Amino acid sequence: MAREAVYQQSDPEKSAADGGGDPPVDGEGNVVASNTPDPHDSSLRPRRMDEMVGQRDVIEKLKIAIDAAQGRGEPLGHILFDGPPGLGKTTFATVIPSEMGTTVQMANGAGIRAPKDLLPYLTNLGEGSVLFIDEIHRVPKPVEEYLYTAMEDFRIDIVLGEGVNARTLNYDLKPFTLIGATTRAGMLSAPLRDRFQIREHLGWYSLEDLCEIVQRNSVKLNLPVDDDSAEVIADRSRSTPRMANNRLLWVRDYAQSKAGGKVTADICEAALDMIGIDNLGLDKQDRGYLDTLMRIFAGGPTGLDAIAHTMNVSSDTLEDEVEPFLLRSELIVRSRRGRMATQKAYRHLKKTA
Ligand SMILES: Nc1ncnc2c1ncn2[C@@H]1O[C@H](COP(=O)(O)OP(=O)(O)OP(=O)(O)O)[C@@H](O)[C@H]1O
Ligand SMILES: [Mg+2]
Repeated sequence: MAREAVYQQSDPEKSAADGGGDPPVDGEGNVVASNTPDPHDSSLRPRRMDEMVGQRDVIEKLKIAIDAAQGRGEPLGHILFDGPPGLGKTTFATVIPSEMGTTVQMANGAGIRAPKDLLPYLTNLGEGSVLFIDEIHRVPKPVEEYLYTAMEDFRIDIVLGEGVNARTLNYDLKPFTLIGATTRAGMLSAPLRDRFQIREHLGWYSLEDLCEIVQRNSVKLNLPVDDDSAEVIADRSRSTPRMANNRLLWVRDYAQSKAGGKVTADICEAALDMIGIDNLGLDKQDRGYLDTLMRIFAGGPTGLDAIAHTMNVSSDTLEDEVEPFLLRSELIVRSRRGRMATQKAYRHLKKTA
């Protein structure tokens, strides 16, 4: 049976603040945790592949790859996960080493500013162990070049000195698996992308899968939740497990303080209404956007900047945080002439065009 993975995590922000210093290392040279993960997140995060819900095709392919690698006694091929936030990239990166019975070091692309920040991770690698680099698109080009030979030949070439005195030191690494995660696959350079043997895109979760996640997590939280309640939470979670977990945790607080700990569909609705989450999963800012577009700009088409100025928020916030879900929910459309509200948006806000 596979052992639990040993989690070794460094704090990317701290490393960055330190000028990208070395990750903290314990007496045996293992990179150790320097930040405390969110207790709720870690208690709800699946620890084994079988505990994961949805993403069945991805799980099936990974199981085959893990099985084959273990059969050959080789490390698993490098894996790249891409997809929007909260869909399970980090979760996959922690359950895979568990399944393989190996250790994992966690790094963040934002914390690796120079090759010297990457070296401790590479030299700490054990045979067949996993290096997880989150936000791998943020790794700068000079560091990326070290990854090429590390990934392909399990070797790094360090140049010492300068000019005519320069010498190259070849350092052999233990065969390992790199798992990369990114929300911006398009920002990865082709040479890096092509060095991942397995590439998986994580897509949105179905309502059924989200209900199952809510049900399973309610058991972990010791909070009985019936099917109708799970459906209300799933409905308002934007097809994203992380949101389903956050909504569930809020419902638990609300039920504890207002209903003696009992959860019903009505309690879930009241709890989520209270924090401004409606039945499509829109929050106050999303509805504010639609209201501005419909009321001030007669439903559009209008430019993003005009909406942003009127709402007094930055256009980046709207473009990155608000519009993707409104577009996905078919509440707005983007055309060359600007943003427009759809009939569905008018019906949802009970307004007439
Ligand atoms: N397939 C799944 N089954 C059950 N729970 C899941 C699944 N995927 C994700 N989760 C839950 O959602 C939470 C967020 O997932 P995770 O941290 O893996 O997302 P991510 O893709 O790494 O997001 P980010 O891009 O923001 O880093 C996890 O803590 C876990 O509890
Ligand atoms: Mg993550």
